Amino acid sequence: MVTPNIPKATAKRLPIYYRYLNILADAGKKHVSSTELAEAVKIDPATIRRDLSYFGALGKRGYGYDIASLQAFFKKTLRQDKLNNVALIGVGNLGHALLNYNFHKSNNARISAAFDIDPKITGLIQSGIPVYPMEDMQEQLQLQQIEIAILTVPADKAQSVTDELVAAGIKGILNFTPLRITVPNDVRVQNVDLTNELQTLIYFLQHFE
Ligand SMILES: NC(=O)c1ccc[n+]([C@@H]2O[C@H](COP(=O)([O-])OP(=O)(O)OC[C@H]3O[C@@H](n4cnc5c(N)ncnc54)[C@H](O)[C@@H]3O)[C@@H](O)[C@H]2O)c1
Repeated sequence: MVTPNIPKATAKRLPIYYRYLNILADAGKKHVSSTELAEAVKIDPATIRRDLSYFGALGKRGYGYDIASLQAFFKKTLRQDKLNNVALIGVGNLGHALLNYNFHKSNNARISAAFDIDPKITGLIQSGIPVYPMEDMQEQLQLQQIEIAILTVPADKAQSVTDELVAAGIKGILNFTPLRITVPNDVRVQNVDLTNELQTLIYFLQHFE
């Protein structure tokens, strides 16, 4: 089980480990060392050992980690054993692209409902996903047991839509807007900002030539 106080950086690496463990299992491998895992996922072995030790997974010297039991453990921890329906709010340029992509490579998450205020889009099916008016949001989130929302509305609408999502019972928000939204303590926000990422890359290119 994920304890609430594992570092965020560790939590972010778990899906990377899980993806590679699946590749190894498909190739018929039974165990893997932290060094082998490190080379494949480009994370140093000490970090991998520390990350896995948070969950009580301790490799055996000369044997490494048992792939099947690690896989089973990650499957539960990352809720891969359960399909997570996700909502998307704001079906504009970015929203459309995400609906079209719809996390095909993930077997535990998919966008199952989209919402917008624009009557030109609501009522339509976009990339196989129904687009509902905002008035239907609360009802659909409950019907489809949706706890996670992707936020792709204009920045000046981000906080008011967040408040609506929180009131409707959403527990996690993947925030693509540039606004740092405010939520209660029991709601998690993950910010995605491509501009920041690009600027960081430009910085590294300049300073580490
Ligand atoms: N994180 C990133 O890297 C990244 C990249 C591109 C855009 N963005 C951000 O994503 C957001 C969307 O960008 P875009 O280019 O798709 O914008 P867009 O204008 O094309 O789309 C916004 C959509 O939100 C809808 N909308 C407006 N108010 C709403 C409300 N109150 N409730 C529900 N829907 C509402 C609009 O009708 C529209 O369909 C912006 O905040 C933008 O800054 C982030």
